[in-house]
Amino acid sequence: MLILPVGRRGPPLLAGQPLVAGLGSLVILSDNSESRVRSSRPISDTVAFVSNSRSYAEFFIPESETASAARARAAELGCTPVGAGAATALTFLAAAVGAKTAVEIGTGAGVSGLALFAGMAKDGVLTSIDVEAENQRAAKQAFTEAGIAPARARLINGRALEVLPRLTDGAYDLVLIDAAKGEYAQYLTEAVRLLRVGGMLVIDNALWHDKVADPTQRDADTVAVRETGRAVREDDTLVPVLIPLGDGLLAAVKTGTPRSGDTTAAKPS
Ligand SMILES: C[S@@+](CC[C@H](N)C(=O)[O-])C[C@H]1O[C@@H](n2cnc3c(N)ncnc32)[C@H](O)[C@@H]1O
Repeated sequence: MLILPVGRRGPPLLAGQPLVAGLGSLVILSDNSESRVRSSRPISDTVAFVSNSRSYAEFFIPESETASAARARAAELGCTPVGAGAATALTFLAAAVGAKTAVEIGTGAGVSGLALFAGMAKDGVLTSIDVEAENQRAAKQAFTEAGIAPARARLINGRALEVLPRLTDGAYDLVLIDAAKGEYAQYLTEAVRLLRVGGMLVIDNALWHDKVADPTQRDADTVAVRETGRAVREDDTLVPVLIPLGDGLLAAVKTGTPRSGDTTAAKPS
């Protein structure tokens, strides 16, 4: 993630550098080519005004040097990792469910994998899928640098929708979705199948470049992410929360049975 204080010109600051005081800060939600700030596009397409509190929350837990190095490799490879705040949340969620088994759809260069390992059980195994072998090589390097035993990272190279059906029902404590946005609905179906009751579903880019919240944004990826969020919200066997860190992290616990009690707040008309 890159940060530009309002009105600043010149090269972007690195994540975690101090921000210039003012009305707010501009946070670039990702650094891929699609969302990079370009003078020809309205700035609201690619960045969001956020309060000082949101910046503070984003970098509340400092990132490790290993994660920063993985983030730099991700930038070289052109794949966008989870933001620093989302990585912190991933560690928290993995620890909260005592994850011993996790599936990651979209390995990238290993930033999210490092965050998951940091919260998982010491002998936990991460099964991570990516169609790009080069990205997975970078992830493997990151895991090695973090001292993670090779047997704990099961990296599967392939298309997610071809690999996921081969994984066992109800065998996983946590599933992270972070690959092709247009396939999010199908990933959701697979993720719910893979999770044990009490397991944690996590979907990155749930706010997708500040566009999900804007109903006038109707491009295919935005619609796919918005519809996936709606499906999670309306599934009464899931207990969801939308965490506004990074590009938005939608988390949900799989209860397995329809919830009882006052669930109206979770079901807007
Ligand atoms: C946003 S990046 C993942 C970043 C990673 N989760 C992290 O935070 O470090 C998305 C990744 O999904 C992979 N990908 C895209 N489409 C895919 C597909 N259909 N099947 C498997 N992987 C895919 C890309 O190669 C890329 O590495």
